[in-house]
Amino acid sequence: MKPSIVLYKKLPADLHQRLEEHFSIVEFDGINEGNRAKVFDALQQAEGLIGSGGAVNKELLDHAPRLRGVSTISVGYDNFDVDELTRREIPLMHTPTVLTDTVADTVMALVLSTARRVVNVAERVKAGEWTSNIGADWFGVDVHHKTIGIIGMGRIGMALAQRAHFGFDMPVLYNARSQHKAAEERFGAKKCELDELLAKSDFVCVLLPLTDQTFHTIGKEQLAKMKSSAILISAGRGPVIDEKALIAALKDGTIHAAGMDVFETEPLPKDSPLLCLPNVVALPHIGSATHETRYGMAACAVDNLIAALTGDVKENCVNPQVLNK
Ligand SMILES: NC(=O)C1=CN([C@@H]2O[C@H](COP(=O)(O)OP(=O)(O)OC[C@H]3O[C@@H](n4cnc5c(N)ncnc54)[C@H](OP(=O)(O)O)[C@@H]3O)[C@@H](O)[C@H]2O)C=CC1
Ligand SMILES: O=CC(=O)O
Repeated sequence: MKPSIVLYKKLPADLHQRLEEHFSIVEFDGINEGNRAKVFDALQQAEGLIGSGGAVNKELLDHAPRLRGVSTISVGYDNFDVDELTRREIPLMHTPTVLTDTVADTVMALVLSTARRVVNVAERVKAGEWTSNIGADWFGVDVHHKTIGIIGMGRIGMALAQRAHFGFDMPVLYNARSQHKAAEERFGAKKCELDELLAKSDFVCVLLPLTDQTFHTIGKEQLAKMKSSAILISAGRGPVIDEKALIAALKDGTIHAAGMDVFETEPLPKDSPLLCLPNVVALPHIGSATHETRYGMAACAVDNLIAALTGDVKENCVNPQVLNK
């Protein structure tokens, strides 16, 4: 008999079939209040779990006594209780690398669209405001040659530095826990303390994972250290930025603008003050959302689950200490 798995995200047909060759699938459209009881019921028999979004916590794991492998269709895994998975010796698999370039492209799009006011200006054209030669009230600011500060010089930070350095001739500053020699050698990046990066950067790009240590890394105090002409880009996880403090800073001119792909609450509530600010570009968490990359992530996650349940994990494991036990 094939092992049973719970799939909680729709997959392309060929990837679904690939999973079916190995496993008996019980499928759900996400895990939510409406289907939680049914998911918990299916988890009683499940040896594998694959999908994205929603909390995979102790309560859920308590309903999954036979679970041997979990695969998320994402690189971020802040919604998983990794300690609990590790305690149960269950490998958690994720999808790094396959999405790196696409997310870096999205960050660069936010840099350009905030600096050149692409969204704001395009809306004015659609509203019929382009009636004569444009004046300074349509102008933006340059991106090329400006200093970019990257907070979180991991895979995506490196890909962003590459674009900024080679594409736009931008000096690169970065902050991370460790030194990234490759970034220094290839992109002339300079490691600095957070305060120095905030004070010197024209674009501050936050690409940190969400952890207990990174929660509200950017708050009132940090925003006050930025240049009043600076633009903040948030594309790691929403709660890394104190959104209330950011809204105040955008309103009172502490900083110039913000480009955001991630928010403290997602989907962004309709009454969020961010939606009324002309100096904000807000995207619906589309960092990796291209057809090619979303397919690549799903394929990677399927391969990851097969590897975890057949004991053949070579890469992409968040808690490798549980392997070969
Ligand atoms: N908007 C979107 O759609 C997407 C968002 N993401 C988010 O981006 C995050 C980063 O992805 P990726 O680049 O692949 O991850 P990496 O693990 O490669 O990079 C993370 C970086 O953050 C740094 N970091 C972690 N904790 C701290 C800390 N406490 N203080 C300072 N620096 C810290 C790491 O530092 P060090 O190098 O020193 O370890 C590393 O440089 C993901 O975790 C996810 O949350 C990812 C994909 C899409
Ligand atoms: O936010 C997306 C991810 O892959 O993490």
